[in-house]
Amino acid sequence: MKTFDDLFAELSLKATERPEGSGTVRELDAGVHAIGKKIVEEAAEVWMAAEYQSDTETAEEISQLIYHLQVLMLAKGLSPEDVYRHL
Ligand SMILES: N=c1c2ncn([C@@H]3O[C@H](COP(=O)(O)OP(=O)(O)OP(=O)(O)O)[C@@H](O)[C@H]3O)c2ncn1[C@@H]1O[C@H](COP(=O)(O)O)[C@@H](O)[C@H]1O
Repeated sequence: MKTFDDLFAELSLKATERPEGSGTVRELDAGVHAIGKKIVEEAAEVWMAAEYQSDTETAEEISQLIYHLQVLMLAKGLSPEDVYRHL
């Protein structure tokens, strides 16, 4: 099972190696404004799933929100440690 840190390591590699067909590379190229909009969209989907859908669907939406937050972290040059120090 993939953890937050596993995913961040994978996405960091994608950002460096820029493999063909990577959605992460596409999203990074779209920039912070586009990534931010995606985060807002995913956050709303988490909210709606929590109110009206199953726990499994809610967990899936949360995973997508985490993914987009990580893409934003990469776009801004932030590491997990930069975030963890505020937890
Ligand atoms: N965990 C994720 C992940 N979660 C969400 N997403 C993206 O976020 C979108 C969210 O899904 P929605 O159903 O809200 O999407 P949608 O609005 O229909 O999609 P779009 O039209 O916006 O693409 C998905 O289509 C994916 O593009 C993810 N994309 C990639 N990953 C993981 O990131 C890693 C690298 O992926 P690539 O860079 O694509 O190789 C792999 O391990 C992937 O599993």
